[in-house]
Amino acid sequence: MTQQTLPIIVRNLEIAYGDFVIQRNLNFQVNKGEIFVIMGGSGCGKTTVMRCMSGLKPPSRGEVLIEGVSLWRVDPDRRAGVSSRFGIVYQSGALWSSMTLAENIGLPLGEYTDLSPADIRDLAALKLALVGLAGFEDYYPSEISGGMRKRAGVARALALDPNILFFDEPSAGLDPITSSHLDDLIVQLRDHIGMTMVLVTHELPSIFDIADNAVYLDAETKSMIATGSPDQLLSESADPKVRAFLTRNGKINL
Ligand SMILES: Nc1ncnc2c1ncn2[C@@H]1O[C@H](COP(=O)(O)OP(=O)(O)OP(=O)(O)O)[C@@H](O)[C@H]1O
Repeated sequence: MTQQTLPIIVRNLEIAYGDFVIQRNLNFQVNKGEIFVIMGGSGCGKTTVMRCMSGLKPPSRGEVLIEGVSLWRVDPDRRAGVSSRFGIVYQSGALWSSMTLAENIGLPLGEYTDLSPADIRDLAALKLALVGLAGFEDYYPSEISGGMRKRAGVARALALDPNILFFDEPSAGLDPITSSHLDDLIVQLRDHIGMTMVLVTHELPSIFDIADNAVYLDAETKSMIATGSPDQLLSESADPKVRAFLTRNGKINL
C-alpha cells in the first residue's frame, strides 16, 4: 500500500501539554479496514494520541498523515475537510439528553448536509437500524440502557458516513456481555462497511477478540514499546511490560 492509500501514518509524533511531554517518537501505521487498538496503562496518553490522530489536538512534533495528507501541516480549512470524514465515539456516548435518538443523529446531518428534515429522519432511522436500534428513534437517551446509549453514540458517529471511526474506551462502564456485543458491532461495521477503526482501550477481551493490530504506549519511557497484532505481541514480545499487560489477571495463559 502506498502512503496515499494508507489511511493513517503516525510519524515521529510527540504529544505534550505545555512543556510536559506525554509521549514521543511514535511511529506506526493503521491499514485500511483494520481494527487498530491504542493500548497501555492508565494515564500513558492513549486518549491524547487519539485526539491528535483525529484532528482534535495538535502534536508538539512530528506528523499524522491521513491518506497522504499531513493533518497538522495543512491549513485549518483543509484539516476540517479531512476531519469531516472521521467519526468519533466518545466514552459517554455524548448524546444530548433533551433530544430523541433520531434528533441526536440528525444534528450533524442538519449542520453539514442540505438534506430535508424528512430525509434526515429517514437517514437517522437507517443509522439506528445499523447499530441494532431500529424502532428507537423517538426514545430519549435516559430511556434506554447504557449499552444502547453506546450504540446510539456509534450511530451518531456514523451519521456523515465516515471512512475512519475513532472510539475512546468503548467498553467503559459496560458489563462484560454488553461490552462483547459492542465488540461484535464494531467488527460487523468493519466487515460490512469496510471502515477503518481506531480504538483506545485497555480491555483484554476486546484487544484479543477484535484488534488486528495494536500499539503499546508506555508511561515510564514516554514512548511506544511494541506494535503488531495482539497474538504476535503475546508470543513474540520480549518486553516484560507488554507481556505483563497482555497476561494480567491471569486471563491469558502463556
Ligand atoms: N487537558 C490536559 N491538560 C494537562 N494534562 C492533561 C490533559 N489531559 C490529559 N492530561 C494528562 O496527560 C496524560 C495522558 O492522559 P490521557 O487521558 O491521554 O491518558 P490515557 O492513557 O488515555 O489515560 P486513561 O487510560 O486513564 O484514560 C495524563 O497524565 C493526564 O493527566
